[in-house]
Amino acid sequence: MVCKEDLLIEQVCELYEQISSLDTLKPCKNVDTLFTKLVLTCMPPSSIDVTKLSTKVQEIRSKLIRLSGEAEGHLESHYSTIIASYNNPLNHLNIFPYYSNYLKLSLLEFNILTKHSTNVPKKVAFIGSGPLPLTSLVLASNHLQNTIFHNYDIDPLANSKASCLISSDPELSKRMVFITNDILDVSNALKEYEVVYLAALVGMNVEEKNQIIDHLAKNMAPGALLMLRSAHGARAFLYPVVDTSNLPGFEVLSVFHPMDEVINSVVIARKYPMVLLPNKYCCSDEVQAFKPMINHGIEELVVEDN
Ligand SMILES: C[S@@+](CC[C@H](N)C(=O)[O-])C[C@H]1O[C@@H](n2cnc3c(N)ncnc32)[C@H](O)[C@@H]1O
Repeated sequence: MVCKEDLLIEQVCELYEQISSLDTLKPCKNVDTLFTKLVLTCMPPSSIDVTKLSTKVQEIRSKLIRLSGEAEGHLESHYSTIIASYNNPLNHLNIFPYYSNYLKLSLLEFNILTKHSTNVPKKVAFIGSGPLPLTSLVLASNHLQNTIFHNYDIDPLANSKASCLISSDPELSKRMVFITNDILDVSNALKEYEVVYLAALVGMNVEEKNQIIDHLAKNMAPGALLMLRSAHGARAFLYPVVDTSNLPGFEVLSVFHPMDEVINSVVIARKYPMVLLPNKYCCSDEVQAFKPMINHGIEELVVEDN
């Protein structure tokens, strides 16, 4: 008897065969139909553990994540152009088919954020904002109306499309900044942000994701919050998974797996603070006693004069 998980894997592999044979991943009836089927196949709660898949299915999964990410980029770019063609584009964001998902995801992330931080952040970084920066837009408009958002994207075209959308709103234009850079090339600036969001599609596999998270751990301000997007169960066929048991430099505060049409799981973590030591420890054995903490993320022992 074929178990539920085997049937799911069979369906995903079949959809992968069709998607990988497409001539283009740009929005059209065929592409939309196949990706809708893939999302509907992977959305229902599932006990599948993608780390236990066969090598062959693991390879299919990593290719499928890349294809889905590419298609998502085309979809966001396509709708960014359409929405920007209106006189007041920001009143037409709901033309984007997944706009309501972003409203829900942004509200979910905002509620998780406010649960772990009482103060309103002055400056937030969104890494991987794309041509349709809906998360920053929804946060800036609905939840954090005095916060400045620095939107980082490696793709200059994504940023020029995003800026074009925002330019119609003078107030938002002052608070939404678009910076073209690979986040791995941004270091000191990362210390400015009380909150850093990392898009699901920045870091498309475990190695890339860990490299970026390590980079953020080295450069974010002590005590700053990191909002990560991950995936759980069969949704891990669509997005990379963040390994919350291995986030050196961060304390994982909570992990939330939505069960509705919001696909991404949300992970919030805090950059370990510095440990301030009075200078009387500076040359004594006591500092050695603190050293093991460095291996657990307490990475800086700052010796301070009394
Ligand atoms: C298409 S958007 C999709 C955002 C989506 N809503 C999410 O949560 O992932 C992802 C963006 O990440 C950008 N990106 C990928 N790697 C990056 C990196 N290392 N630094 C900055 N931006 C990156 C891509 O250019 C792309 O525009």
